[in-house]
Amino acid sequence: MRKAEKHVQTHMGKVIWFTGLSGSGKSTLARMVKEALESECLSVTILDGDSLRKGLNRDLGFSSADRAENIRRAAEVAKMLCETNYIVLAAFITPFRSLRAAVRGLFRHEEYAEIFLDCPLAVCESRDCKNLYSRARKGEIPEFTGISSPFEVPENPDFVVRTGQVSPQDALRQILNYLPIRFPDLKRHTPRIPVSRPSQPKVAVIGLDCAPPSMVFGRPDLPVLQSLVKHGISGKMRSTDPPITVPAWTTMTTGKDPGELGLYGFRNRIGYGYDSLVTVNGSHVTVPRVWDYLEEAGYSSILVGIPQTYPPKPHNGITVADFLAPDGSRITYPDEFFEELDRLAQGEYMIDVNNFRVLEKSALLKNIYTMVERRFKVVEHLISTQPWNFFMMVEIGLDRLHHAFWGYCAPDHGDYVPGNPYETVIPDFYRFLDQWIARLLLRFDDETTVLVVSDHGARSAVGGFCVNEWLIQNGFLKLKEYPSEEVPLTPDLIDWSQTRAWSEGGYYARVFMNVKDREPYGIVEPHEYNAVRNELCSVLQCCCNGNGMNIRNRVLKPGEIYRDCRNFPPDLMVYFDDLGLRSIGTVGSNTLLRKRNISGMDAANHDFHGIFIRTRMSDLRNGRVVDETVDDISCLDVTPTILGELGLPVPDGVGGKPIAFPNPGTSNCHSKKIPSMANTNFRQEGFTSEEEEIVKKRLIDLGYL
Ligand SMILES: Nc1ncnc2c1ncn2[C@@H]1O[C@H](COP(=O)(O)OS(=O)(=O)O)[C@@H](OP(=O)(O)O)[C@H]1O
Ligand SMILES: Nc1ncnc2c1ncn2[C@@H]1O[C@H](COP(=O)(O)OP(=O)(O)O)[C@@H](O)[C@H]1O
Repeated sequence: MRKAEKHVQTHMGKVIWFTGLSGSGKSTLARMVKEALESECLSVTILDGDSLRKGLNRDLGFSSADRAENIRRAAEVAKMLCETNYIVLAAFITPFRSLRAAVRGLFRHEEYAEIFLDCPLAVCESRDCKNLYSRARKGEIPEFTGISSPFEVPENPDFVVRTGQVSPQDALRQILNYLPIRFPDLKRHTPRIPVSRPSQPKVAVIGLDCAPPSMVFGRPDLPVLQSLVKHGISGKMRSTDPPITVPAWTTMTTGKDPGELGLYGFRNRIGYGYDSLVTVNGSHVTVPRVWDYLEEAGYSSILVGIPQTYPPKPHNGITVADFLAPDGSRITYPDEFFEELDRLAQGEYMIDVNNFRVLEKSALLKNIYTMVERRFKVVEHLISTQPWNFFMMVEIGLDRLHHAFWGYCAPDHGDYVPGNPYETVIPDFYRFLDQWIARLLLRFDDETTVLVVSDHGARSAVGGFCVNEWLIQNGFLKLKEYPSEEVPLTPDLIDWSQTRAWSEGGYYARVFMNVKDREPYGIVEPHEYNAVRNELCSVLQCCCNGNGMNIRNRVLKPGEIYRDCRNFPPDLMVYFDDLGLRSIGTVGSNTLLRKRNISGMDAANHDFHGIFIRTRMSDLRNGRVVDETVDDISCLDVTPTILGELGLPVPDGVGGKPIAFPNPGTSNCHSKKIPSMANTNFRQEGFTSEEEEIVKKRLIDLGYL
């Protein structure tokens, strides 16, 4: 038995390859990691470019060929040491992708990790520990990496540490937290650095997608949420225009309105073509998120299920991305954490409920519970075992539940039948969430401020208004041929030479005008644009529903409600019956008012207000009653509130205000630099066309489109 155990344990060889500019911290961190692992009795050795070049590789210089030979020899030595069970910490600039690929190719996946020490050249140069950069600038050292020889940024490192932004101790902590995730057999051997200094403030945001104030406030059967209200400040929170998931959560996590973000819906126009709507993902958010500001200040984050975090980006912490990811995609950062998800969830981790419209109701309900429970289990594990200053989760299950079951539970809905078997599923589900929130609170220390927020509310929807039918009837939209059955409006159906406007459906309408020199076959002359738009606006505000009655609608011009209008805003946005009616984009039904559309319609529409609760754990634990209601909270206020609670200033350009009453002055403001767009390194990489179809189908299924 002892022998067998010994055999299993002896297979510990690993190669951890640090790549980065001279001065990025390779040698420093290799030394620190070595010391930490040796304290756990592991055999660790360092191979460092600087020292190998004094011995084994002293015949080599810095031409591309010499660097390749240098790395080849180093990697072969690393391999031999790895085979004899050493943990090898290799510190080489390794400036070319081809070199890194060759090294990786020598090892098995389970024994090799490449760690990129991402440090801006300017920072390395300012450190200039060995006085090499200044000499290289003077031309005294030829082919110097970063100055006169390239450093190709690693495209797929296993892990990234921003060593220009964090201290060596924090960088070490990140690496020691990462190693057991990447190499599970190191788990028992990796020392833990204390998670955070005891005096460090923390913020935990629990996001409940679609929770309306009426379902949360004043409900004695939700004791945990009520105690957060009693010991904190709260109020209804105005959502974004439009009040839907994508812009609302992104506004909350950036302090920018949808116009400034250039994100107007789940599917966003990326040009003025007729078929230019793409499903947005995290790469379309091109401004810093609140955790980017926090990372700049040295804080770490755990992010779970937050809309627009797919594809997950490297950061100081852990991400489990949101439901807007193609099925089966790897949704975590670090990538290896994906392997852990199902185990921690105690079942398959679900980003969303599939077959929303197809599943029989009790099966759907069961799926929603399973999904939410699994997510909370992962969250519970992460917040208890990982370091964090900022934790945020968004639970989408509540939104799904509302859309599927609202008509069974809301007495004001036309479909409601008293005593039906699903009558209490929504309030029951809030009690289930309340209990989970209690479990999370147990894990927060007294330095933590808890926010419970929702992106929008929910209300009964009695049906939908066929916006494109209305545009046809009122002479704005002309089809080549009127379809014989109800079909989605696609560009090929439209006679563009006689069309002035068309619309997208969903929870609200986005109306686009066909403008000359803007759209491919535009006919509205630019000088007529305002007149036509005003005409459309005024007739849409109060339009006949086809049954001889007028409905009052809210019609918005993007330029009047946003601080900026980036990218391609719709020309108008319309809330039919102030969101009492959804917007149906299909054509062919020959009616204006519909109870159902072709995807079968849900009984709930979104509403303008979600919830905001902010409670300090110390107040909750000490029983200090705060119980303040604030009236004018908006989604924009969430980012400033988080920054304020963590003692950071609100960067220029971030809207909203910290919701901090009654202790606005208690936070300890450091003066921290705000990250520029340059170092957030955003690349827009939307979904592939295949992924786009998968995600689009899911959105149609869920009623967003
Ligand atoms: N021309 C030029 N370019 C880059 N680096 C130079 C050069 N000349 C000398 N040095 C010193 O050599 C160290 C880098 O050696 P490496 O073996 O890591 O380089 S490489 O991976 O082969 O590119 C590097 O050490 P680190 O600062 O630890 O990276 C420098 O101190
Ligand atoms: N987060 C960090 N990680 C590693 N080193 C850092 C960090 N922040 C500052 N430093 C400093 O940067 C320098 C890095 O030098 P060194 O480890 O020799 O880099 P390299 O081996 O990449 O040339 C050291 O003086 C170290 O104290």
